[in-house]
Amino acid sequence: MSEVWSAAGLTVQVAEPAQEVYESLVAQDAPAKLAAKDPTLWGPDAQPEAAVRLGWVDTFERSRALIPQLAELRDELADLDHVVLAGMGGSSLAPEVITRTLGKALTVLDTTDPGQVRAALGDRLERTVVVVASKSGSTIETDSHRRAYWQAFLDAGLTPAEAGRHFVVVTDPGSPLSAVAQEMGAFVILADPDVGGRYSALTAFGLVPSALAGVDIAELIDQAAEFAPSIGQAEENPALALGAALSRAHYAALADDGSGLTGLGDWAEQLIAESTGKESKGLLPVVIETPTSPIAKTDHTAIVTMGGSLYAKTIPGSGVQPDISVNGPLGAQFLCWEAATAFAGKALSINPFDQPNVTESKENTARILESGLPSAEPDFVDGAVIGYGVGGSLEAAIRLLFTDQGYVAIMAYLDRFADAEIATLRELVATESGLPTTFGWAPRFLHSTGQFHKGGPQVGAFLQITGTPAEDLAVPGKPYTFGQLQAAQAAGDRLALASRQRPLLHLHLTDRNAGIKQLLGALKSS
Ligand SMILES: O=P(O)(O)OC[C@H]1O[C@H](O)[C@H](O)[C@@H](O)[C@@H]1O
Repeated sequence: MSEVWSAAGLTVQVAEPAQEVYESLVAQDAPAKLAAKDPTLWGPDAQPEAAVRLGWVDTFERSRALIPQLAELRDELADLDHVVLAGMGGSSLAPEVITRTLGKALTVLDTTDPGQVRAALGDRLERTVVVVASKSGSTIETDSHRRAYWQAFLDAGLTPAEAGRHFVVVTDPGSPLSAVAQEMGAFVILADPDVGGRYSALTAFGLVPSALAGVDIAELIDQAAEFAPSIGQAEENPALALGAALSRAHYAALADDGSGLTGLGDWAEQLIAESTGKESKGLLPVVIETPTSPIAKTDHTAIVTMGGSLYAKTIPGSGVQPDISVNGPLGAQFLCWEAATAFAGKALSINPFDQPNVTESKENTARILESGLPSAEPDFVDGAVIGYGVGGSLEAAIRLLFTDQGYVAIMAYLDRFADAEIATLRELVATESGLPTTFGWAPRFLHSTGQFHKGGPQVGAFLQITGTPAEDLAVPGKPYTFGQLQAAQAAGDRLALASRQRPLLHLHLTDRNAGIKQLLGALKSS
């Protein structure tokens, strides 16, 4: 018998409710403590971080001040109607879902692929405003994008003063980026420092790029404000029911139910994977396009639909029976998932506000950029595919991924648009292995499931795909190119994963088109 929890037009339905977890969280006063932003809720180890990370509980109220400011900025920049957002993870995933859901155009740049960056730089430059968004102000990808755009504007004949007008910087007060932004003459909007990246949907990080793209942000804020009182309640608390149910799952297939909240799964993926995937615990989100995808049919996977039209275990005739459904307006969805994740963190006894293993790959990357790529002998060369660390042939290498338990993660350091076909590999791998299978474009996934891979339960099998770019691109003012940065990120993450002794297959495509076809062909015939 499923149960339903509703507040402010948002409904959570759970087919098999986690009643005992819900009751235990209520007994520990978790809803009231969360609503009161009490940092002791997650225990003494988490307390120092929680003390500066709970602003999201009511940040949307402070965000109202942005409404007139952003309307003014939009008028001032009316001639710049191509909005590019340079930001990683929590600094870009929310605006991506907001603008896609509300039908506004936003170019999100969260890649180091030279071809993809080059294509963005070549698109309507004279009409482009670049939102450079970084909480820490030190993220290497975002800094590289800022440099590339700055140089592109100068190369197009703009003076530095003219170029500065094409940048809007969103960052925390006092970050290195805030100082650089002053020098550039960019518009600077300081964000709420008491909110972590993945909880920042309703702060300046989510709202500035969305408003510049034409979204009515007041509506989102109202939706969150209306939902907010429910997170502190012991009864009729949708976020608590969702958090309790999530804390019991090992894998959650997050499916867009087709009702129009496009991309919410990618946003929730980062929130859940980075917040729970640590200390060998956590829940791996597997983002799928539709609830009927074969990828959702693997064992131990809870099917979670998000949107507004599907209800758990009650869909006549569609063949889809979600275990959990979350239906409601986007502003309320953001707050509900954030609170649910914080409750799940409590139930799992982890700190939902840190990401202890993300830095590992980043530090490896920084070292490799200084000292060069570690040399490795290929195990095989087969047409356009070079295989490393995997034995005799492409077919044998692929079989390595089919373990008898756990999950498979495919990580593509390629161009999300030009090399899009590689994503079809996931369905083949999931069908062949019967395992929950994720697909992540790099470096985007490093800021999301990347934490889970290294910090969560060590049961993953990893397929890393890299490819020689057709043409590289310099990172202005740095001794490396985008291609070298991309390769260093791949190598850095490989080192971090290899130390976990899990199956790790690295395939490098010397010709991307030919290599993708070959790889798909090998899987189809395996
Ligand atoms: O906003 P930034 O400081 O640039 O951070 C962007 C991303 O970087 C890191 O990878 C964190 O793990 C993410 O949680 C964060 O969203």
